[in-house]
Amino acid sequence: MTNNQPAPDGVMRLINGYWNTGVIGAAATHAVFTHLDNGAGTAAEVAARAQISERGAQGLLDGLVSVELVVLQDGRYRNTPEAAAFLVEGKPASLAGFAKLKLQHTGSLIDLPEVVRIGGPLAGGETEVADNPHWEGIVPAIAAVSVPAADAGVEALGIADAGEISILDVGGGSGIYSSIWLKANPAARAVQLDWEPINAIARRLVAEHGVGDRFTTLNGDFHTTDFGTGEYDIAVYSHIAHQENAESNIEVFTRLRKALKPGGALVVADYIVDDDRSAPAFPLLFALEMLLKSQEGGTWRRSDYHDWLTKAGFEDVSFHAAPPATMVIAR
Ligand SMILES: C[S@@+](CC[C@H](N)C(=O)[O-])C[C@H]1O[C@@H](n2cnc3c(N)ncnc32)[C@H](O)[C@@H]1O
Repeated sequence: MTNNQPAPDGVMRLINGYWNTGVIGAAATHAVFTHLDNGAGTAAEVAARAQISERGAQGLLDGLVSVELVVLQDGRYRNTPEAAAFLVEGKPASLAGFAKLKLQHTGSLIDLPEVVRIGGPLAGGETEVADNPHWEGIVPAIAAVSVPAADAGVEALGIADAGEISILDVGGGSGIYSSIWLKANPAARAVQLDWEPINAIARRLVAEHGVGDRFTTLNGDFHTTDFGTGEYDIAVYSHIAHQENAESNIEVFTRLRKALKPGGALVVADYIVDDDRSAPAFPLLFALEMLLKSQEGGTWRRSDYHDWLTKAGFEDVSFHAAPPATMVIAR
């Protein structure tokens, strides 16, 4: 082999990428990051606290060192700053639940070659079913993924100083936007439209943030529920547009514009790709998740959002980074 020939290491690492999901999901399932955060530092100590085998604990710790989420120093293991910030349980931005959820999803990848061939989900694999129980597991686990966008919204919309505003969150899921925004502004009120079992979860989670008295819910399908006219200062449509097609997004944006007071803002957060579909990395991969799970969903381009929001009557459309998502504010 000459020096100009590529080495197989990178491709090998990618082919074995499912082990990243495996080791992180298994470690999160046994709260390994939390035990390390609380002072466990050896395989024996992690095994005792997590009530797992010492051989298993050693395997997880080796794997976590390999994926660079744990470091070994002077014979003791500890979380990297990244793992401490995002994988320890109980922190608002903790992705531990998301890691467990993603491990459960790996089995469905076996269908991907056939899904790609036929251009959509296998029978029964789609999520566009009214009141799909699929959401009950997903919604609490993905709440942390929306924290950066909700935090960015506080700043971008000046929520803390906005006074007695009213907020509508369509498909609000865990109610994470309401939790963060009602905390930031004690005079604000929020309404969430979602399926009844999801709203029950949201009411519990929002109450845990101490702002449940200003949070109400509407049960129903957002395709058919009237959003009202001129009622809200802010409307939110977060991680929904990727499950809908162009016509549906334009139709919902049009009704949301009507529901806003003059000067009100629509916030759309989603995995958005560049116009030439060359980046960013995660939204490009997420398009395959939509192929696997939805009939017509996808990751849409910035220009799609701009076009749809303009067709819906919005005049000022701006894009804001909220990794791993992008937040669009339309007025
Ligand atoms: C991916 S989650 C997003 C949750 C939340 N907006 C966030 O960003 O964290 C999608 C949410 O939309 C809700 N949903 C999906 N289709 C719906 C529909 N047709 N009517 C009402 N809610 C719907 C689901 O129940 C779920 O709570």
